[in-house]
Amino acid sequence: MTYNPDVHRQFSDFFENKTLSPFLYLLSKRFSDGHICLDLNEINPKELKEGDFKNADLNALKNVDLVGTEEDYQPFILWKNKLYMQRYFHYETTVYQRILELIQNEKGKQSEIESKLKSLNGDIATLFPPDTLEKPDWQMVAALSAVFNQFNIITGGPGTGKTTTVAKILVLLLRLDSNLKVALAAPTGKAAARMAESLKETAQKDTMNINADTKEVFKNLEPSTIHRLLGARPNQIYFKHNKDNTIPHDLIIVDESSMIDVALFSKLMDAIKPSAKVIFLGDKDQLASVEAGSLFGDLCTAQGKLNFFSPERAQFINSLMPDGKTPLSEGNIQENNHPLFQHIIELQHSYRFAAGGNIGVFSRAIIDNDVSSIESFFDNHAPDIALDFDYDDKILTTFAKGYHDYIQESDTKLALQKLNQLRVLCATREGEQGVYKTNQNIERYLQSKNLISITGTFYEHRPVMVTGNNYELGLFNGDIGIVRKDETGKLRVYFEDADGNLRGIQPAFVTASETVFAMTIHKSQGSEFDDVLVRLPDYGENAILTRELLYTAVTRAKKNVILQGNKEVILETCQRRVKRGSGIAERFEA
Ligand SMILES: Nc1ncnc2c1ncn2[C@@H]1O[C@H](COP(=O)(O)OP(=O)(O)OP(=O)(O)O)[C@@H](O)[C@H]1O
Repeated sequence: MTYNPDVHRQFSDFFENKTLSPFLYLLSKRFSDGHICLDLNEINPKELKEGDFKNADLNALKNVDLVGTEEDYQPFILWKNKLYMQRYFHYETTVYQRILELIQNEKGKQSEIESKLKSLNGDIATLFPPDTLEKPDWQMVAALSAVFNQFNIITGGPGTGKTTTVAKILVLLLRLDSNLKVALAAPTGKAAARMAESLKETAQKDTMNINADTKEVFKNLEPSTIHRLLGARPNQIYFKHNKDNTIPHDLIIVDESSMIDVALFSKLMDAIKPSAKVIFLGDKDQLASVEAGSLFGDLCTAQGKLNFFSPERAQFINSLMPDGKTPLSEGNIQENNHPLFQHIIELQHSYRFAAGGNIGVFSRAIIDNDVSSIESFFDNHAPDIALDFDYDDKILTTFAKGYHDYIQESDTKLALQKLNQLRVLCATREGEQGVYKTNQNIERYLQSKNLISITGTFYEHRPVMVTGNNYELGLFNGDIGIVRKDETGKLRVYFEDADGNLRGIQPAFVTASETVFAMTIHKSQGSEFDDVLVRLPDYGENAILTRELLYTAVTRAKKNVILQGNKEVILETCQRRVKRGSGIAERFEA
């Protein structure tokens, strides 16, 4: 067989089956774009007319020995006109079945839960005081739903109060069971630590009005990555916790769920005990995981419009709604048999951006591809959103002045905090506006100011991002450190661990890492900065440029965004959507 440098061709050729080959080629391509399966209904015939692929025959596919149906254990599974690799079909099946099992376990407990919630009337009134919102307080609705449901999704844009809602859910659940065993997890250690920190801060607020015992529970909450919660072990591919040895916690709260790929989603769902409650938090509009799958987003859209309730549930929620809040109305009522009905709540009001903030308005315009709203930012200079269509070098150097602060900060812990207040986010790695070039330009600028001296790969003050997991060193993909001298003058890369302690590691051990004045938008998922400079390439027609990508970049900023990109590229980016093949929504339709 002749060697073909195209990995997708290598994969398809490996099975030496002429009927299967064209479809495996496409499956491999889709998979590397994050799809779980190849949707045979969505094949563009042009895709198949390459080289030897002229004779692809869709009808013959089901007769190939290597292709089985959902009952079989063949390398490939054909299900509802979707072609899967066996393992990925199994992951998707597990996610579906475990969600369904949790939802089925809820049956028959409604009136018992209603009585419990009625007994918490006073707490509910304190936690959800009257407001001036014109819509129902979806935070309150999400909290009550989480008392009813074992499976929950709470989705919302930045600052819509996902963490605040979870804090209030915890208060209610702890009132009902003070021994509740709670786990906090996220795909990255940073995101998990941020959620725990934010929950602890929320618990301190007087408006929460919680007693000393509950405060103590909040204080002792320990964040962990999903991998650690599952019991990842060095050099082993299987987790300690699985269907036969479930995670012991009664309540599992998972943040940044849009970043969870299908394999991890399935392993997590498999390891949740049948009596436990799980709450997935995230933003359905954000970029999906780097690996295959966009399950969180797919689940959020599986039943159509969100925030609808049965007449009985709506009436019950309204009965607990304190005066001065907008009740659920006719417009929120529906009869629906979809298994996910009433299990997914979308928080719609951004508290962070409400007060005249443009980041919220701009990011909404991007995700809705609202061209006139996007264009209104082209003409008006909003204080917190600046657009540069000409890729002015001065904008990059002015932004890079923000990096002076961390370099001049002698306290390494404070320096790390200052470094993480700003970031350049690039859509691509390569090219004039890509990560590599941007990092080089910033280094050149800082060197010209004598703030850094590039003496080698690990020069003093170099900001470093880890790009792979190293369990022995306790370093994980996405961890950020700074190169500094230790007391003996030797260079070390300093990281802050989960307990806030600094650790200096010899540069030679931090092999999988890169400079991080600029990072890709993909890598920035789960992080937030005060100020962000977003750089789109100056040419369009790039499949990576999607509205989800730009939305994710813009919503990383808490205070200010500068966007560099020409008008055509910005508009074209907002037109393109991320589309990932998966069958999860169809499974729930059965
Ligand atoms: N009901 C509310 N009333 C007043 N302020 C609120 C309310 N809910 C949230 N906030 C405030 O809005 C801000 C964002 O809330 P929170 O951190 O809970 O949102 P989030 O959705 O978790 O944000 P992130 O985008 O960081 O995930 C916080 O300052 C919080 O105190």
